[in-house]
Amino acid sequence: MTRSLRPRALTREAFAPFGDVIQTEGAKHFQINEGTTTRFHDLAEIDTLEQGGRPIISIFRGDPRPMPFEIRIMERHPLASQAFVPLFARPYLVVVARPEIEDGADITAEDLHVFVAQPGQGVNYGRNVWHHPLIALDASSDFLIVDRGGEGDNLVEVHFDKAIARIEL
Ligand SMILES: NC(=O)N[C@@H](O)C(=O)O
Ligand code: NI
Repeated sequence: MTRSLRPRALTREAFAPFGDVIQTEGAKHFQINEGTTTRFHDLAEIDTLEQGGRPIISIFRGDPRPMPFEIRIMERHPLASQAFVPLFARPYLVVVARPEIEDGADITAEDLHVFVAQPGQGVNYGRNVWHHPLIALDASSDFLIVDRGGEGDNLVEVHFDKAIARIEL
């Protein structure tokens, strides 16, 4: 029987072992532009320079995923972090597992941490953090992505023979 998991709220503290939450709430901030703008400063650790890499900005347009959602794939980026900032006002799901897990094939439902991100919350996966590829909900959704460009193999994917968990809202 595939284990069912329910997402929990995304907070900086809960997500800290996996990376950063990109949000204004609780962020260091100060006024600029003659007081007309508030700068929420230095929100995430962008790590892209390994093996001559460089930071790049892209947009991912994610198709909505059917719910309940089965976890059959996990992946990670051994050379860099990867940030997702939603360009829309809808929740989306974030599924992660600790980077200390060497072989993705060993990941079980007990290793998964499932979060629901609210509008205004982005995430930045730290290097080597296991995560499920983008899980948009309800409608096609655009995300601004900050990750690594350059040579080298920056994607490790693991495909499970059968779903290791089932996410229910
Ligand atoms: N492969 C790719 O560019 N996308 C994934 O890394 C993802 O996390 O969605
Ligand atoms: Ni990724």
